[in-house]
Amino acid sequence: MGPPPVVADVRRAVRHALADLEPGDLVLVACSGGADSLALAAGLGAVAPRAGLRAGLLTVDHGLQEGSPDRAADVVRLAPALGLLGPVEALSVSVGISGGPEAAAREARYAALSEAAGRLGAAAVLLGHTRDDQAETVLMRLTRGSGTRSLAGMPARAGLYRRPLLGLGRATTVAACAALGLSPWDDPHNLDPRYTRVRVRERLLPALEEGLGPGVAEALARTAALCRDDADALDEWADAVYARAAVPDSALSDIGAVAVTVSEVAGVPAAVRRRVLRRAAIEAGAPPGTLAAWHILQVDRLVTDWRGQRRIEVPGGVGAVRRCGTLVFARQSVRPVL
Ligand SMILES: Nc1ncnc2c1ncn2[C@@H]1O[C@H](COP(=O)(O)OP(=O)(O)OP(=O)(O)O)[C@@H](O)[C@H]1O
Repeated sequence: MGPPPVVADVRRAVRHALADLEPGDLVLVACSGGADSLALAAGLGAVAPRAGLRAGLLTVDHGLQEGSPDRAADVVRLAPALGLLGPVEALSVSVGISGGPEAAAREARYAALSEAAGRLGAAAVLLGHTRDDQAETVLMRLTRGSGTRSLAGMPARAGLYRRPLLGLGRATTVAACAALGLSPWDDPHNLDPRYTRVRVRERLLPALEEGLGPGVAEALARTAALCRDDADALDEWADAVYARAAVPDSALSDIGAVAVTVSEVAGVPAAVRRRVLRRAAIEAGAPPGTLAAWHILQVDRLVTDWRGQRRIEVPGGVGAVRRCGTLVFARQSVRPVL
C-alpha cells in the first residue's frame, strides 16, 4: 500500500522541484516547525534517498517569542526521524526593529539561512510556501497597485531557494502532517490581526470566497503564474532595449551614473520603457525594494512629457535628470561632478 494521497502529493511536488540535482548534492529544508515546512521536511526525507541526494534541515530561532529555543530544539530532534540524515542546525539570529519586527525577522532569517547554506555547501534550500501563501501575497500586492512583475508573486526558484509547495494548498500540508502523525507548531503570530497577512488570510480571502464562490486562492495563484510569463517576456524585451539605449560613457560609469538615450526609449511600449528606466535607476544605486511603480511613472514623464520638469528624485538618493537627448541617473553625492 502506498502513502496516503496527500503525502504522495507532497512527495511528488518535492521530487519535481529537485529533478535537476545530481546524486550527492546536499538539499536543506528551512523548517519553522509549522505545518507547511514540516510536511515539506518529511517530503524531502522520503524523496532524497531514492534520488541519491543528501538531505538536512535548518531552523531559525528569532528569539522573539517565549519558548522559541525549545521549538527549534524540537525541530532539530525530529529531523532524523523524518529521514533527514545530513547536517541539521538551529540558527539563532538577533532581530533589529527597523522596518517592523516582521520584516526584520525575515531579513535576519534569510541572512542566516544563506550563510549556513554557503558554509555547508548546499545545492538548494527549500521553503514551505504554499499556493495559499501565494494567493495572499498576490492579493496584498494587487491592492497596492502593482505591475505584472510584482503580481507574479513568489518565484518557485530564486538563487539557492526553491518553493516546491507553491502548487499545493495549505489544507494538503495540514492533512499530510496529520497522516504522518506529526504535530505542527502553531505560530501565535498567525492569528494576530495586527499583521496584514493575517487579516488577508483570516478575513479577506474567506469574504471573497463567500461573495464570489470557492476557488479564489487557486485563481489568484493562476494569475500569479500568468503574470510571471508576461513579466519575463517584457523583461527580455526591456533588456534588448536597454542594451541599445544605455550610453557607453566611462566618465559616467566611473562615478556609478547611468545615461539613457531618450530617442531609443521614447517609441517603445510604456511597459517596456518603464522597465528600462527602472533598471537604469537601480544601476545608478536606487534600492530595488523601495523603488515603487509610481516613482518610475514620474521618471517616465521626463521622457514623454518633460516640459518644465527636469529632475525627479527616487529612493536611495538617486535623481533622474533630463539633459537634451539623454536621461542621466546619478546619486546626489556625485551630481556636482556631472
Ligand atoms: N523560524 C524558521 N526557521 C526556518 N525556516 C523558516 C522559519 N520561519 C519560516 N521559515 C521558512 O519560510 C517559509 C515561509 O514562512 P512564513 O510564511 O512564516 O514566512 P514569511 O515571513 O512570510 O517569509 P517570506 O518572506 O519568504 O514570505 C516557511 O515555510 C519555512 O520554509
